[in-house]
Amino acid sequence: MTYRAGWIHFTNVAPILDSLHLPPGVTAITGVPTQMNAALLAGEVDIANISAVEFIRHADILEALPDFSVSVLGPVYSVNLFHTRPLEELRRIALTAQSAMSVALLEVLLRERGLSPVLERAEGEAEELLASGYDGVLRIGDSALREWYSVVGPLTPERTMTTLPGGGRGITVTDLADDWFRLTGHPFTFAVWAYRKDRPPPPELVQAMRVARRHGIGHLAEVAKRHASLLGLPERVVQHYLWNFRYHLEAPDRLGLEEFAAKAVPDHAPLCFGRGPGE
Ligand SMILES: C=C(O[C@@H]1C=C(C(=O)O)C=C[C@H]1O)C(=O)O
Repeated sequence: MTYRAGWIHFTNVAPILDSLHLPPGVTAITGVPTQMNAALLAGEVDIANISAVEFIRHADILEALPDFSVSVLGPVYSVNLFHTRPLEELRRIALTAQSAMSVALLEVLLRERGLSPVLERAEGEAEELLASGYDGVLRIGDSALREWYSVVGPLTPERTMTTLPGGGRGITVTDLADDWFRLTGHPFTFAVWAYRKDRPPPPELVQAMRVARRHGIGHLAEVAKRHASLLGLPERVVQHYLWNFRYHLEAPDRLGLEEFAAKAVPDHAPLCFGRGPGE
């Protein structure tokens, strides 16, 4: 029987997925996070990298690979709240319909500050939405990375990825993963590779993913070069963007994930992870 995979195809998974050779009998489709979340829960795919909050919400039926994640410690650069007033004064925030995890993170970060602006789903570029009456716009993925760079860039020999300003052209950019780090001191896990407990992936697929990740991280400069040209961004930006990710769901990432789960879905079932290599 065929085993069906669903991949969120954002650039941040390129170091894992670009050189993945699917074993015989495995097929794959791609989409944005909310599409993959829905496809997994509807049984249209058997495994997918999904928004970690959906894994937490459905921890009774889902399990995750124990050593795969899209996590960061500090800034992520591609999950951004673009805003024209201080956070405390925001009244109306547009949320991208592509995201579940970043929306849940924004809700936690607002709640921690005692803030309750109106949150609405609205699609479009940050600057357009800000011009149309929203004072905050949440964007994720490749377009959010591009929009961030267009607001805070360009890099120069003196202005590096870590010393770029926090805004420009009257827009402040709040990096939600960095805000989480400042709040908790933990990494933030955006995605895990989840599957229904009764449909675990064939070991050959997991092995192929581990091989592909080793290859991708080992050839990160090439991956970054290819994607910089696809994204229309400087190679230096994409290189930094990619080497900044934590792809192995290590102990600090799990601590961050557990802390997020306790804040966002306090009544969740225990999180289950499958067996790692050599376990
Ligand atoms: C870091 C990112 O993480 C993604 C964001 C997700 C979400 O907001 O639901 C889901 C999966 C992640 O791959 C990003 O989109 O830039």
